[in-house]
Amino acid sequence: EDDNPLDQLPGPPKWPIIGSALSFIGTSNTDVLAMLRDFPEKYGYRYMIKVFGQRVLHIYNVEDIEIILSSSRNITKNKPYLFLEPWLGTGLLISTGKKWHQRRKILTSTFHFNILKNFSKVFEEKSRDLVHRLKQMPDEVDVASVFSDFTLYAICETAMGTQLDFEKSESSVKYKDAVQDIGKQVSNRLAKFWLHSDLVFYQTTLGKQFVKCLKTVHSFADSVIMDRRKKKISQEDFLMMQNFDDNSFNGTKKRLALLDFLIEAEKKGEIDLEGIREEVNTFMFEGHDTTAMGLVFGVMLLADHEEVQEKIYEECKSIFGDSDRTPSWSDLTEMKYLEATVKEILRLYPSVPFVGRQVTEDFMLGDVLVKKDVDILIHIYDLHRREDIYPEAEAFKPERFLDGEVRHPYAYIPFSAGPRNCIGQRFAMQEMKCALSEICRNFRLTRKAKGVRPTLKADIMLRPIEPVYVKFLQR
Ligand code: HEM
Repeated sequence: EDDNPLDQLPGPPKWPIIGSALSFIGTSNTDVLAMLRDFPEKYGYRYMIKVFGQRVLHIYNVEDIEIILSSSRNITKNKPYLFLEPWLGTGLLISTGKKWHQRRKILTSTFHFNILKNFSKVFEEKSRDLVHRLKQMPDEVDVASVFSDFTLYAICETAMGTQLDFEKSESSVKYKDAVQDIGKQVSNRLAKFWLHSDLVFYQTTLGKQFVKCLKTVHSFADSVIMDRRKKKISQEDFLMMQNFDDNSFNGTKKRLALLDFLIEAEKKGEIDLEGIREEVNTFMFEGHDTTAMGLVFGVMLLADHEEVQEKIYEECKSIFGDSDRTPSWSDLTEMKYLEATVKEILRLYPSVPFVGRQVTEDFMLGDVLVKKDVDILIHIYDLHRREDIYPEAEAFKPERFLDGEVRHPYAYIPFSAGPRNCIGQRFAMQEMKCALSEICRNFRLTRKAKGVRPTLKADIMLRPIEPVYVKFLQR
């Protein structure tokens, strides 16, 4: 076996060839999460696990995380992301090297401030509909499905310019179901290592369902893209809409979607049709489940903490007075307490609990040489619960983010950090703030299982094992 300085690091017992595989045999996804949680106590905040020759370096230290995430070199994702490739292609999330750099440049300019303001109109409308829907649900609600719909409608309208909630054609209903199913299928596959091989996976019922959903999702996205390309927005209209502000466009439904910017980029030869497909699918994936899970854990924590709800309610009252208008972009920017609350929700429940990298060139991690081909796993979830960084780490205290308690930029990384951070970070914050402010203005939240924190599982996303139920009582 090759010599590797990482083998000197602590970690679970290793045997020849199989490495530490025995430590994991027969453990479910939830147990693995629990086991990994115990490891730092035994092995410290930097340890190595080797399974069948693959070394995985596990990282929980702020300094180490900074070295890894701030690097512009080691930006290649590790293997689990590949299970998304049949759906997303090598879109922004999965691509690397030159392709990633080019795409990141195009998409960053698309996500600039003015455009986000444009998108925030969509959040307003969808939040109003969400409140309306919740008013018709007097009993405890399984919040996952409500928020999955909400975030899917919002991302579909901003990314593709398509209103899934009003468009009740058979193809759009099938699309919505398929997007939600694919997420579950990938997560299921990840949890069962025998399904990791393509040869096995595509023979199983799960694999066959996956292929069917992929077909639905791709053909829907393709037809939206084709329609939109045919429409041909004139250069003038495009520029005008790009500089959209609340007043000049009042009342019109004409808005630009992410897709329109990609079509513009296509005209300039910066991206091709296949590229547009990849990015539309990538944004549909990254932009919906993540925010939905944030909202699920968010309303659960709010239901447990009436005092936090009251503070949000008071903050809204100071902004809106007696008016029942929905929040504009600048209203949302003013909501400092709510902002701290959303940050605290994502500290305790970061929708993406780990990020992974595959090392493509040797580098020094402090005093240790990390060689090419090692996998790195950064434990966002556990970092966010370190007692030494967050006193009373398990407690839900939005005030942490008002008092400046959190100082180191790499100690709080729900959106990752560095060049490969989340491009939708501001989009997600505004969307969550919009939904939660509307909810707190209209309802008092409570739940039967008050104070009970759910058991979690983690794949690409952090999820509760049992459904979370919350009751929305009208104010
Ligand atoms: C609470 C909500 C969200 C959380 C916690 C979150 C978290 C993250 C994290 C941790 C990454 C880095 C992943 C990695 O290193 O492998 C990431 C990347 C990304 N996110 Fe988000 N995200 C959220 C919402 C969104 C939204 C709403 C969008 C789109 C509108 C989005 C689009 C993306 C994209 C495209 C990437 C890949 C960026 C790149 O590699 O250049 N995310 N996100």
